[in-house]
Amino acid sequence: MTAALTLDGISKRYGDFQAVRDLSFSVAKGSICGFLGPNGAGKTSTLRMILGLQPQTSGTISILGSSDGRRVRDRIGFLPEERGLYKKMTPVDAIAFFGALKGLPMSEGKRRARRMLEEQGLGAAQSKKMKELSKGMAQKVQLIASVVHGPEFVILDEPFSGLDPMNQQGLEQMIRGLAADGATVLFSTHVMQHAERLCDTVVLLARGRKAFEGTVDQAKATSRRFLEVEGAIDPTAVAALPGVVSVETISDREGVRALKAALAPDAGGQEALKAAFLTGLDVRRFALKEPTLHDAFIGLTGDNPDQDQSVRPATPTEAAR
Ligand SMILES: Nc1ncnc2c1ncn2[C@@H]1O[C@H](COP(=O)(O)OP(=O)(O)OP(=O)(O)O)[C@@H](O)[C@H]1O
Repeated sequence: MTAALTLDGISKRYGDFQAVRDLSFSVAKGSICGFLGPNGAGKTSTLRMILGLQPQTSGTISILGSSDGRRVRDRIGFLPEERGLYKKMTPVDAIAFFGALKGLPMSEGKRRARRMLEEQGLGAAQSKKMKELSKGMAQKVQLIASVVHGPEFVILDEPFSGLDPMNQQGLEQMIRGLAADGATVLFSTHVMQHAERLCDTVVLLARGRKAFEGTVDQAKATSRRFLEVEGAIDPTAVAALPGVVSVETISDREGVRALKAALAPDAGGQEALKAAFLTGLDVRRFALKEPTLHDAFIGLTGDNPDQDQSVRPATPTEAAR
């Protein structure tokens, strides 16, 4: 594989706090890579180091053949986590302005902006002001602004946050389109479902450390298939079923429980179902489930991707304690 990006032993300290630890991974040219982890895991810090917006404490980075992202900035597109385009500009002017910052002539930027807005179903919004657009529309405009110059490498920080499912789908299509046109895409998210649908590879990050790098299928293969069982059943009775290695109680309403039972790698679930009926368990629902990327993340890191891991600076009173 030809790598468009390689990180080797990257660490980042903010004062006494180690936000990123000995992080190494590669992204193949032309692929879509998901950089996944809870809020505060160290994703934005890493993306900023890749872009050369802040220095690493140690380690080396190679992006598009350069050890400094700033030297290849015109070949990179970046959608930051904090968004905002000039409210009084029209989308066409805003997109062309961002293109011009990367060396694209204004007239060409406007031409491309009109075409790309049309392609994204935003033709009618072209002459409105940015402040008149919905959040979903504005986010699409901002993504277009970050890629209008035709970058080889696109870095998107939490591009799906704050979008409704419809707009999330539209954004997924845009990202697929960028890769289909030959760009390499690296995007961060704490929502595993997007990565599951989009990515060639994923890098899982928890508390500043890499927990996994590989394909989505490889990540899922680290986790077990499981059974969802519901009824007036004791968890110990489910734990005794053939093939079941552990049981977790998801909910318990006066003894009617929803249980999640992890299966041994070679267990199919049918044996457990048969045994459940033969022993007369009160099974009201029984389903065999494949692990999701979310399950794999929890299995690999012991952390829930939905939980914030940010370490906030101590308030003066906390610090005095
Ligand atoms: N400039 C800074 N000074 C001190 N601590 C920082 C700084 N920037 C980030 N941190 C801390 O480093 C940790 C990682 O933050 P980072 O923003 O990289 O995580 P993240 O995974 O991108 O999360 P989020 O999606 O919430 O931004 C957090 O605990 C954060 O509070």
